[in-house]
Amino acid sequence: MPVKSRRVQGSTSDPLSLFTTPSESETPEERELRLQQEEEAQQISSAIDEELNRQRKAPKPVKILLLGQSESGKSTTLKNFQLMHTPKTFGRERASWKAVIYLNIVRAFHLIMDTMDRIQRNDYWLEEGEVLKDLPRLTADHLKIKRRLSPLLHVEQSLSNQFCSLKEVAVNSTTQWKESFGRLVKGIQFDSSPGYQDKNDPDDPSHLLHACCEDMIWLWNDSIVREMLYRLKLNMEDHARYFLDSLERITAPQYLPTDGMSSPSMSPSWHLCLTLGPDDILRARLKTLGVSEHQFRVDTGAGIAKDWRIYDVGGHRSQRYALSFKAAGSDVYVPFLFIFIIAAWVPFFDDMDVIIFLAPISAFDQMLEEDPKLNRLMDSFQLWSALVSNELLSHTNIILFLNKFDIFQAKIEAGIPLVNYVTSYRDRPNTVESTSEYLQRKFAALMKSNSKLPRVFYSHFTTVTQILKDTKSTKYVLSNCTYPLRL
Ligand SMILES: Nc1nc2c(ncn2[C@@H]2O[C@H](COP(=O)(O)OP(=O)(O)OP(=O)(O)O)[C@@H](O)[C@H]2O)c(=O)[nH]1
Ligand SMILES: [Mg+2]
Repeated sequence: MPVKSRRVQGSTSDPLSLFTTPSESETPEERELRLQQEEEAQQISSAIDEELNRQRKAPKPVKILLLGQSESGKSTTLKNFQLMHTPKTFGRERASWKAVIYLNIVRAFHLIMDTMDRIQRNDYWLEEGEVLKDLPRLTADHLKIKRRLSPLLHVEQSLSNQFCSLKEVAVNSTTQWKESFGRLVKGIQFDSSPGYQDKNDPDDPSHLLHACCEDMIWLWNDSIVREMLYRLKLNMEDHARYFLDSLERITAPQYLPTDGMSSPSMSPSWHLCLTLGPDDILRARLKTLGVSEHQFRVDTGAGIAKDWRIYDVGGHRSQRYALSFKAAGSDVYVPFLFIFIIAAWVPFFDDMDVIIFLAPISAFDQMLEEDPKLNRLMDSFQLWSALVSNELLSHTNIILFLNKFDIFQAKIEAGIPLVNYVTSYRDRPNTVESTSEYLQRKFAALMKSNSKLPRVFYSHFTTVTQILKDTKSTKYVLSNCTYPLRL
């Protein structure tokens, strides 16, 4: 017989009491169940309160933003952070970079083959309209090999199609592209086992690259082709030169991209990956679309870990415009004056702790892809000036990376005169030391003259593709890039 519980009269003005007051006919079992449920609900509620309190008290994450023109090395810097702070995940995803590297290679050959076509048709003109004279002549062997390599263009198409419909291969997510390429290149797996080829799948581009290896090596090392590229100022440094110099290794059937940390002891078939060897992943080029956020838990010493959020932004002009539209809340094309573009970036990033601005100083003799009339170094000067002059960022720490120092050094040592591109350099000596210091001073002067408030100039010469070999400088800077916060 049910024991009647005493009904507690709820206030009619409190609608909640209608639901919380037990019914008069509640049985002891129902009562026990109710009390149990109430206790569980109470526990959940306390846990939520505790978590909210913990979050309120938890130290705020350190936010770091990477900025700079396209190909300045932002995503490569990010890869370095991943290598330092999440090496296991980075290692596991090595295989997925294989397709990107293949794409870098086939695109480089596409460029070489297009250039051969134009030489053959005699239609190569310099920017100023001057006809190039005495260009090297291609032989029947060149043409035969070029014909044999033409299937590479189809591979490029299918690799690009896997990504997106854009002509430019780009990413706006850290994982989606890896999965989409995984469907095409069978060697892509999300574990660290060595790459493999699916012998039964004729569409796997690994087969074609392997089959074309000898012809590719021949063409890339041919003196006439090299002269042609040199005369036409096609800087292969920016077109996968690193991979073209390692074609035999990269087109081998068991190839798996190296991350510079690979150890041969991990697997007997890792003989293709050298210990602290080539850093294929750091060299793989993938243009960034939009903005991506990456989280790291960083050990700051003495057992104290901090959360870092790193933001990687696409530096291509179209990406700078895209962000400025967003900032303006408009989808109508507005031809923002270049100098205001950075102002449009700012509302997204005014709460950053540190901004790392990358200026690829090696590009002093190159033009911007998006605007062939604008020198790339001048573009960096303009972006830098706009950044440091922005009032919303006047209290943000900005660190300047004078990046691609390895290429800069090679160019200066090869005798390319800085004064031809930076006329204010005048008759100073064209040595690596003098030219690099001059550029550093130039950036410092731009900061001084453009900043609304006095600010400290932090700057470093970096080669972000070589941090594993370059233990002293770039690696140290990246490990300590929050140092302005501690000063
Ligand atoms: N030799 C050399 N190559 C570098 C260096 N830094 C970056 N690179 C290479 O330059 C290319 C472009 O680097 P990314 O990091 O993709 O450039 P990004 O600034 O992210 O470019 P966007 O995504 O277009 O904005 C890649 O192939 C890198 O391997 C460097 O210090 N030295
Ligand atoms: Mg990028």
